Amino acid sequence: MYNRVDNYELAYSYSNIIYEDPGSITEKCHSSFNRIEALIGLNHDQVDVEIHNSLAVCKEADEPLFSWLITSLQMEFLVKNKQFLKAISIYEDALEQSQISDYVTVKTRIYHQATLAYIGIADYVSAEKLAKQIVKGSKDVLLSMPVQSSYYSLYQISKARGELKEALNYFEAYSQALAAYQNDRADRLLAYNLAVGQIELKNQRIALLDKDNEVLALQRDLYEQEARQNRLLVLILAAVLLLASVLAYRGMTGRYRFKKIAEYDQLTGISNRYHFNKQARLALQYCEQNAKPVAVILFDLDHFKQINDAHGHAAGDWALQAVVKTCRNFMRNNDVFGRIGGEEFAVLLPGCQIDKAALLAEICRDAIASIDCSDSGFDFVLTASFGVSGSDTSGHVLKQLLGDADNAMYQAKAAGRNRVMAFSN
Ligand SMILES: Nc1nc2c(ncn2[C@@H]2O[C@H](COP(=O)(O)OP(=O)(O)OP(=O)(O)O)[C@@H](O)[C@H]2O)c(=O)[nH]1
Repeated sequence: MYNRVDNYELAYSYSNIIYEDPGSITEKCHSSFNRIEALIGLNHDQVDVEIHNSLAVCKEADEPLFSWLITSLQMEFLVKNKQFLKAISIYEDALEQSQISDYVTVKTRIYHQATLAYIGIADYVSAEKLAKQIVKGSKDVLLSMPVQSSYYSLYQISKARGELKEALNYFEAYSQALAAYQNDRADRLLAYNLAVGQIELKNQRIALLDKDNEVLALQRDLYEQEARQNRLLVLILAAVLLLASVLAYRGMTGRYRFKKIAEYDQLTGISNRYHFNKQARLALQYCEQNAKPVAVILFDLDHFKQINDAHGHAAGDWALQAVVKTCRNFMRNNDVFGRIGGEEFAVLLPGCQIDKAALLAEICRDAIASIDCSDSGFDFVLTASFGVSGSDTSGHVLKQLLGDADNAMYQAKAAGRNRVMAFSN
């Protein structure tokens, strides 16, 4: 097709692809015809070698039609290069092959080139004979190149002989054949250009689709980037939230720890003097407002200094912890228990009369005296002296209640320790 519209470069490039990598030897032979035609069109300097190779290929493929077609191209190449005798020699060889009559197109092509070769050597008789055969045998193929070329050859021959009337007739026939040939060629060119235009349109559509795809890919990249950024943002927010929670937690636990240190005795875990006073005042206020009795127990370990001195400070600490642990067992939830001195403890009992408080003190005293101190690693006995006061005699004032309980405890110490004394007026 590309050869028909003189686009020899494209014709060569496509036919060469098949020629170099054919599916079969037959395919190689067929492609070689178009390839040679393109090479002649391109004035390639190795055409004769290529023709020789292609003829060998078609012979091997047993393709006589294509062998003859290539032979006609070989003649065309020779005539083009004014090697008329060589072209005539090929024609004469061809005549000897009876097979050639089977292929009208091939025969016309070969006769046509032979006509041109004869004109080239001014053998008008032979040229005329052949040209007339072409014209006669190709009445219905006015369009073909050999036909219009043959009419032109006949015109030239008649003119050279001075047969002007005949020359005019041939020229008219030539003009007619040429017009038909050119119309056909114009149709082919139009079809070709239409095809090229359609291909161009398709390519433009493909390019547009490619552009669309590019835009879509860009959009996708953008969405992905956005998604990545959102994920990052969520991660950062989560991290900030986590950090804030950790800081808040640490702040809370810090405050709680600080509060605990400030309000509780680190050794025994019960309220320190400051917190005991605060809690006790609140409880007293409640009891006074609700006309409820209240009692206070104050107790102090006996000869505690001796324990420290004899067994060391660690043994003394153990004893303090053991006493608190033991006494705690006998206290209610709303009793206020605190360590108000080194080895001195106080309990405020809301809603409790002094006699019941004295009873509880007795229970604690007995329990302290029963502590097995060997767990400390030393052998000693713990006792404590208790003083008890009540709101009936001391009122709902903490200072008074503690003072009166202290007096009673002093009496217990004075009376020989390890005992309970209740304050009375
Ligand atoms: N191991 C220890 N000892 C303490 C602590 N706080 C105070 N002490 C000791 O408690 C002892 C109190 O001694 P004293 O006031 O003489 O009283 P005591 O030896 O118990 O004698 P009486 O009260 O008269 O029976 C001192 O030796 C203090 O060092 C403490 O937290 N741990």
